[in-house]
Amino acid sequence: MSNSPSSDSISALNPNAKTTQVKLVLLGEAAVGKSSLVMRFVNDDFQENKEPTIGAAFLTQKIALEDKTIKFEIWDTAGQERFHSLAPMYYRNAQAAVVVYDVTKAASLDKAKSWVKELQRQANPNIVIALAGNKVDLVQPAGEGEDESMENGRQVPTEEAKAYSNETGLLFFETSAKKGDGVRDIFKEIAKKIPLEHHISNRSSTRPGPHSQAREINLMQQGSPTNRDGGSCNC
Ligand SMILES: Nc1nc2c(ncn2[C@@H]2O[C@H](COP(=O)(O)OP(=O)(O)OP(=O)(O)O)[C@@H](O)[C@H]2O)c(=O)[nH]1
Repeated sequence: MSNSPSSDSISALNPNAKTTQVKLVLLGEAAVGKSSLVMRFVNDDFQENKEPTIGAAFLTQKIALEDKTIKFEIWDTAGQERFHSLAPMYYRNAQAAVVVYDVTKAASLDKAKSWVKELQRQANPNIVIALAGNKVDLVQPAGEGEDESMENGRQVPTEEAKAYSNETGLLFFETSAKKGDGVRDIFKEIAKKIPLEHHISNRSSTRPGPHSQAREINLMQQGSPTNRDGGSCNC
């Protein structure tokens, strides 16, 4: 995967704005669309039938706000259960997390809730968490005058997930990585919530190496957190 930033983020960058590096982790059940959301945000691209992530992938992308530029250092984790125990390496020291579920799969919201609990127990206490209900493009809208329960394909009502997010202090979005709906909003709203005191433009990066803007970390084969080039992962 290449890592050319999407055009609006680059053209809007203010050279005088302070750059803040933010470590962000994506968590959620397998196949809910974590990698697809990242691919949409970083490359404005979508792939049908994407291969599952093995271990984790690392990508970066900048987003410009009026007064600051946020450089996201994104750890896209593998959702398969066999990788669960590796997650703390990725959410440790993370300033932000996007926990993803699939609006057409009720069980994926339960899994998302268990990730939120784990983050609230074990991650940085100031972590900004966003909940993203993905694959809204698969939902057929209800007919005129019908309520949301008549939507075809939806298993998680928007109001249920929104109420849970409000109770739990999460940002909430419904997204389609396929169409692009809501994807930039997640990162933009997270960027707004990152306090300025996190300004760390000269701080060493959390990424695994100088040329590693987009790479997959295969922990199963290496036995320890290393990247494909064999460099250490300081995640
Ligand atoms: N229709 C639709 N399909 C999607 C969307 N997002 C992802 N997909 C598809 O869902 C499948 C899984 O997507 P991934 O992005 O690999 O999911 P993941 O959560 O990263 O999966 P793991 O790597 O196994 O954890 C792929 O076939 C994607 O093309 C979406 O918004 N809409």
